[in-house]
Amino acid sequence: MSANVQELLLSRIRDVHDHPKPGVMFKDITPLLADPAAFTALTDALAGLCTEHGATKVVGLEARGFILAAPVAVRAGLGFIPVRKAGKLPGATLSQAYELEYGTAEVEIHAGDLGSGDRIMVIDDVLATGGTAEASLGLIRRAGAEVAGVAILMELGFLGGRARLERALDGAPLEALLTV
Ligand SMILES: O=P(O)(O)OC[C@H]1O[C@H](OP(=O)(O)OP(=O)(O)O)[C@H](O)[C@@H]1O
Ligand SMILES: Nc1ncnc2[nH]cnc12
Repeated sequence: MSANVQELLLSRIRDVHDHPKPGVMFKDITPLLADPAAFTALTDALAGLCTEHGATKVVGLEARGFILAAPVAVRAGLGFIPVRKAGKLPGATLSQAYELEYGTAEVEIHAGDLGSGDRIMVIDDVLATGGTAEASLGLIRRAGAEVAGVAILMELGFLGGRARLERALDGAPLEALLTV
């Protein structure tokens, strides 16, 4: 991705202090989504990574990951699979609980959406502690599919998500378009 595109993307992410709680610097992607040139450039960059790493399907992580992953799947000519917060998917699911900074959360996938022979690219907006992505990789492997990689718009390097994901990635690439 060119430095110009990186600059464009960075310029459309807004820092919001103390959201959703004191001490957090929230990275707000809504200005980027509202700018068609930036949203298109982001979609093209993520779709290019899907092709480069031989993905056969795209997983998006609820909720902001859906907004990015759905157009990426269409652009790359691949199917889209949602990883949802627990209790939302109606079919037979696999579930994975995971640790957040404080407390626990749980995500689910429709077990029938993927399996052996699939290579999955996981797409999300922000990698923070890595807990959400790690749980998603667990779901994908338990479904019998391969992980093509994880592609993220912005990695918050100081939160150590990359190190946390190392084991779950098992050699698959973690691609971050921007790192702060
Ligand atoms: O690396 P982590 O520490 O797991 O954090 C990253 C996750 O947090 C945000 O989602 P959030 O759970 O806030 O949900 P949302 O997309 O519904 O806003 C973000 O979109 C990632 O999915
Ligand atoms: N600081 C942050 N900004 C946006 N999304 C996040 N998800 C987890 N931490 C975040």
